Amino acid sequence: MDRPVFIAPSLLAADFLHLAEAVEQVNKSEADWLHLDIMDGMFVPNISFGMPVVESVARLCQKPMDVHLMIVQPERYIDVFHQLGVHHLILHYEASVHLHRYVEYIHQLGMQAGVALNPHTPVDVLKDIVHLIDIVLIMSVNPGFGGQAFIPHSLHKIREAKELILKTGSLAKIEVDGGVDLQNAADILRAGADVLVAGSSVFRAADPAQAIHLLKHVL
Ligand SMILES: O=C(CO)[C@H](O)[C@H](O)COP(=O)(O)O
Repeated sequence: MDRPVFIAPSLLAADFLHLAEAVEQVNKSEADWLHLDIMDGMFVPNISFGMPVVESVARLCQKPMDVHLMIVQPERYIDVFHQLGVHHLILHYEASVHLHRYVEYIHQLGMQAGVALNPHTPVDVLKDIVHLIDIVLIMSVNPGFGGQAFIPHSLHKIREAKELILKTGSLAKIEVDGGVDLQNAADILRAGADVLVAGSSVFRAADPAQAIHLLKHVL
C-alpha cells in the first residue's frame, strides 16, 4: 500500500490474569499503538478497566497508548488520561456535548484527539470538526464487547470518512475497531482505513506477535 498501516492491538481481548505479559507481547511486536477500551457500564453495557489498571499498563507500555473512552461525559477524565501519559484520546461523538471544546482542550494538553462514531451515527456529523481532529474512529461493532462480528456496512462508512477527509484537507487517520481480522483487513484498508484495532484476532491467536505481523502486511 502507498501509505503506512498502523496496528493497534486492543487489550480488552487479552487474558486479564496475564495483562503484563500481553503488554510485553505488544511492546516486542510490530504493533504501532496499544489500544485501551475504557467502558463505564453506562455509555456501554460493559465495564472494562479503571485507572489503577491503566496506570500499571502505562508503566509497562512502550508504544503510544490509544485510549477509546466509551463513557458518559468523557470530558471528566481528559486530565487524568493526560497525567497517565496517554498519546491519543478518543471521545465518542454521541457522548460529547461540547466536542469542539474538548478537542481543543486535548490538543492544549499535547495529546492527539480522536472522535468515535457508533455504527448508527452517520459520518457527515463530523463535517465541521474533521479538519481539527487527528483520528476518526469508525466503530464496526456496537461498542461494549470484544469478539463480535464486523458489521459489513462499516466499509461504506470508511469510504465516506475518507471522502470527507480528502474534501476538507483534514490530516485525520481513519481507525476501525471491532471484528477486525485477517479475513476482512485488506477490504478495510482498501476502503480507506489507516489504523486497524484488533482484539480477539490478536490475543486469541496462538502467536499474537505473528498475528500482528500478518495484519501489518496483509496488503
Ligand atoms: O472497542 C471495542 C469494543 O467496544 C474493542 O476494541 C473491539 O471490539 C476489539 O475487539 P475485537 O477485535 O475482539 O472485536
